[in-house]
Amino acid sequence: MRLGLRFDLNCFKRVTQVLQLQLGDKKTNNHFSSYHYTGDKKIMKKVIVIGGGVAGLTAGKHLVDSGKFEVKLLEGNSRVGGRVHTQALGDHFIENGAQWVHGEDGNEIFKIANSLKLLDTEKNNIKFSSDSVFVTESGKVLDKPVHDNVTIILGKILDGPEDNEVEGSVGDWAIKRFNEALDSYPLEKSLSASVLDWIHRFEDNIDGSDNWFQSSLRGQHEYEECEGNPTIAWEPPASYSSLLGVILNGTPTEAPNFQPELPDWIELNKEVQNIEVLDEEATGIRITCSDGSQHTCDHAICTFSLGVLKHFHKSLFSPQLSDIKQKTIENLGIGCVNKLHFDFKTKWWPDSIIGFNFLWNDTDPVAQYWRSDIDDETLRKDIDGFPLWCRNILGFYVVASHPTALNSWITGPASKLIETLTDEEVKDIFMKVCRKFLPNYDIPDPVEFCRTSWFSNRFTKGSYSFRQMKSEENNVWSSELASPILGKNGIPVLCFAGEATHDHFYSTVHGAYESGVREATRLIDLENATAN
Ligand SMILES: Cc1cc2nc3c(=O)[nH]c(=O)nc-3n(C[C@H](O)[C@H](O)[C@H](O)COP(=O)(O)OP(=O)(O)OC[C@H]3O[C@@H](n4cnc5c(N)ncnc54)[C@H](O)[C@@H]3O)c2cc1C
Repeated sequence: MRLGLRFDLNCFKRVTQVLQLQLGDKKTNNHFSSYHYTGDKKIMKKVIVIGGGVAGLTAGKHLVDSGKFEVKLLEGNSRVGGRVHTQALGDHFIENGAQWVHGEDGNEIFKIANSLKLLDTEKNNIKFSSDSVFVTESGKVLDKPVHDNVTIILGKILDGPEDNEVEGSVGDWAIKRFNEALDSYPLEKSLSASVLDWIHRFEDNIDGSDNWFQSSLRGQHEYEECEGNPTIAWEPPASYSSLLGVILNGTPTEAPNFQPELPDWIELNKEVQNIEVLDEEATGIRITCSDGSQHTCDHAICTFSLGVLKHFHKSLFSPQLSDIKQKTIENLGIGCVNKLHFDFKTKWWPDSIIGFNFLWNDTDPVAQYWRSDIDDETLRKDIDGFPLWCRNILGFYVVASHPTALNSWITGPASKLIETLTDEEVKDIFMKVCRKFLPNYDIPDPVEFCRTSWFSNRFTKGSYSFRQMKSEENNVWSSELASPILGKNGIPVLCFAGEATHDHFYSTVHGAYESGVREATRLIDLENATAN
């Protein structure tokens, strides 16, 4: 609540500043009347939104609905949705990207989806981590008292630090908290190393970091949880992609394409290569796409992922972004969380199981798979018949939307490495690991397999953003990424939205949504002010 208020006030403050600048300019410069005039005809200002993920679709739709702008959205891919990507698998579907609605109070996505009864709020109260069983390399399931101790310890880490503890990395703090918790909830020594290793992997999946020493505790503390169930699934046939249609035309998107009907202001396969902020002689923006087409506008809203910005910002923007913006892009973090889905002819796991968490033996000293500087050769090194990178596999989990599928998660350098392997290689090794941990089940080969490659995907170059220790050391945060580039006249010409620009809901769909609203509102308010 309190943070929500702060967000609104900041927005208001920014708009006021812009208005002051603009009114000052207005006395001397005629460029900034709210409309161009051709005789009696009022011509609306043009806004181009770049990227058709949740942030871009939301911004575009708000601008169109305001009736004040001529809007175009350029999406590089052949589909909209970005990191919201539902896909058919056999007779059902799976989510390649966003899966859950995280929380209820203050979550705009919950509000929208719940009002249309698209969510499974009744039965899916799964706690992804603690309701799954923990299994060791020898196939032993942890006994209930031990399991309970593990989940209590895990809960203490997931609760996060107190306000006065937020210094250093997530890893340093979590290890300290883990060791303190062991005093009251003891675990046998070798098991405790395996459990700590699993919690490390789990935390990296939540954060999207390579390892938890990379992740800033202060940055993580600034992330705000919405009260309520943190892992709400969509109720089939609704899926995360239903949201795309709801945003664009109020109607949930459906199978089999999971793509909404697109209005004519959205163009697909328009990969933006360069965004040029024109000088004062010709105020505005010129955008060049890879097909050679050029598009000019008065304002643009960029919704590139942080990964795309990291890889391409030098060639994307002319002139180059300011030093502070570049420093922010380079020092905020985005990792590589990949999901793999295995569809079996029939379900071979009991109804009571919602997932298997894999606990590797000898995690110390061999388990260095998470080191950011580890090379591929080391990651491929054989340890007891398995490449080292396997140790980064979190486990196998049931999929709410698919009765015969399991998914698996992997992050960090291992996750990037497997993107370079063939589907067959990856599937075989994951299945071999699964059979090793679950020797008591007769596990058939999957009939279908699919997996994500969020890092090699040139439209994402990563999964979701996090706050690195480097962000903290350089004191660069999302507010810097979110700040618009002003034209010579002080008007915002190039705006930035997307999950990574949100100061407390970063890495989420609701954060992306709010950032789209924020940037559309910035331009609408500006237009209203200049029109009056
Ligand atoms: C594996 C995974 C699991 C996740 N789980 C959850 C979850 O459970 N709950 C949750 O809330 N969030 C989750 N997220 C995060 C969530 O999906 C994102 O935060 C959100 O979808 C980001 O939306 P966005 O609009 O900011 O960015 P994007 O979705 O990345 O949109 C950017 C758009 O820009 C386009 N683009 C990129 N480059 C160009 C170019 N040069 N020219 C034109 N267009 C371009 C892209 O194709 C894309 O459509 C998950 C993400 C991943 C990857």
